[in-house]
Amino acid sequence: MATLIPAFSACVSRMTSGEKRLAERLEKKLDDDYLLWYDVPVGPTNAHPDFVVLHPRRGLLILEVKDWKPATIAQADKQAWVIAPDGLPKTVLNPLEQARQYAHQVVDALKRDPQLTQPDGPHAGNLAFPWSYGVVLPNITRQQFKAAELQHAIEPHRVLCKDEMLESADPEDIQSRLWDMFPYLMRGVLSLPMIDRVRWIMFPQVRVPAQGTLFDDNDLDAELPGIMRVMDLQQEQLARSLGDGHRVIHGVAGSGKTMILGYRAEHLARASSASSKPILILCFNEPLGVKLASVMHAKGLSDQVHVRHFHKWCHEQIRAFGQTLPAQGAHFFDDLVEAVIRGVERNQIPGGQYQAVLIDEGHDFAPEWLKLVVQMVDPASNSLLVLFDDAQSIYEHHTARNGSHKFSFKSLGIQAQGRTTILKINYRNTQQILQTASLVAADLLTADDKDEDGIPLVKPVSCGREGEAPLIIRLPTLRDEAQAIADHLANAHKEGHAWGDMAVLCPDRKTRDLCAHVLHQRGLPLENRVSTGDFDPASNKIKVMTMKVSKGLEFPVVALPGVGHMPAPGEDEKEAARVFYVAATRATHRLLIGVGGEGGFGRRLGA
Ligand SMILES: Nc1ncnc2c1ncn2[C@@H]1O[C@H](COP(=O)(O)OP(=O)(O)OP(=O)(O)O)[C@@H](O)[C@H]1O
Repeated sequence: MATLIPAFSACVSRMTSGEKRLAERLEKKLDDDYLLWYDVPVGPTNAHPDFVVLHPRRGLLILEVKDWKPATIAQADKQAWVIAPDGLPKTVLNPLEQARQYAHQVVDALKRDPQLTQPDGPHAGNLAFPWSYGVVLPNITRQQFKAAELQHAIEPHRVLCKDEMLESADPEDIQSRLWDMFPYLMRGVLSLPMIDRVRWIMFPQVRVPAQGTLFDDNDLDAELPGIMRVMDLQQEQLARSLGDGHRVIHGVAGSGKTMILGYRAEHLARASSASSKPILILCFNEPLGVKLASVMHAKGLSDQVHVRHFHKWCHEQIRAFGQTLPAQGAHFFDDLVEAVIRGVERNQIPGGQYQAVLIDEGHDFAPEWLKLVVQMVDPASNSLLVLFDDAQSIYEHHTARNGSHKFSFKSLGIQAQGRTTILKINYRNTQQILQTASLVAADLLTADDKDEDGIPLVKPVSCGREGEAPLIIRLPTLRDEAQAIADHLANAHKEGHAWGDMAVLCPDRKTRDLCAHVLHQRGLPLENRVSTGDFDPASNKIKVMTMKVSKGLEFPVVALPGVGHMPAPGEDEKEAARVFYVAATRATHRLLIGVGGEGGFGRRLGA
């Protein structure tokens, strides 16, 4: 069975009946190593061929599908066809010519990559693998094709006819029909890295952005990068299949959840009209909210996409709809949320305010928050996306305490059943960093209990990227640790890391302030994130913050002081392990861990 992108269920509603039949046949009758894309924008000009078929040994094929019946075609030559689908004749481009033009656009773009072309010989500069194009006529049999003398307009071997794509067709016959569309002499095999490069060039939307942005700019003249990072096929299929309705994505740390959320928000925003309701991205953590907002701003989408951390959003709702703000005090935030919930119940705050709501870090949302937010989705689109990773749930209000969240999505109005996808591959961390993070968090990650919605706790699978082993330091005092971290970061800067690429993530405020103080004394540029508004993702300064608020962020160089004091006396060990896991998995390249002290985590880390 081939992989169809988007998933059949996500695109069937916009297919013609002929396209639908072809998609079903190709998906079923082609082998597992075939990739099929239906109607996705392709190449530098965003062309929209009906189908793209890719196979490692067979190559690349672009197909145009025309649902015309024999009687629809009034006249046909190599360039133009006169068709009368509803009685009124009109002239259109020969569908084979249309497919040929799409194919040439794609091939011209692919040929710019020396890793995809023949290096020498008589075909130097040509693509190093076969490519072709063809036409599918799901309502015209081969006999009708001949009777209408269409072979004068389209070479017969470039067409798949109605009677050649029946449900009863032999898979080999369909496959050989497709490969007959290729010129005889084309050879060459696509390796997996080459397939990634083909996808990077053909589908700009699936490029994995450089750090700090959600997506690369589409600069057509820019040099092609040596390494082309693209979404994996599961991520791409998921991203492209998100449609109306509720979706839950359950993914391990660093599995691309936020990236997919960015894709979705951008896709929705670009498809919006001036009169559309806005799109809301919610997260719990304030610095992540700031970062996501800056990304949407950089894309020019701030007007359509509102990014808020949950309590800020609540605050705005209270103000916007003339509700009374609760009194400041220890329960302010709980009271604030309560006030919004009551406002909605009394219809003083309207539901359905957004065409879509996308929730990052859903695991940090209390059940009643989720219930509230679900009501903010416009019923007309019913578009809700919730991203979830239970291993990272670290905030008090969450009901999860023993490895799984205890509420069911259903009870909150979230239709997750059959609409949940699990992402297991961690792309953010090197194998060494992930392994170290797991040394402490292993217990909570191996829990395999499923909850009511059938979602298991998932153990991350490393993407296999190698790096330095984390550096574990044991020094007598926290101040010594902070000094050593300052040395290490100063060295990392000398080696070329920008200050803004570094973070010091601390178990508590005291350690945070101590580290900020020591870095300051050493004259290193830093930003101590004490409270809301202090985090500026764009500033070129070392980010000093607590481990908890680092959730969702990532940095090439991360130092974790005070791990030797974790868990703190009286602190729940599992809870602390989750916090450590979140912090350690923020590092993309280098991790430094201070384990001086008597806490249990130092021992687990082998110090
Ligand atoms: N297919 C991929 N290939 C290469 N890098 C990837 C891929 N998918 C994601 N990444 C990178 O992995 C990192 C983590 O992605 P992202 O922040 O979206 O993960 P997440 O699931 O939201 O993580 P967390 O829950 O830990 O915050 C990012 O730097 C992203 O660019």
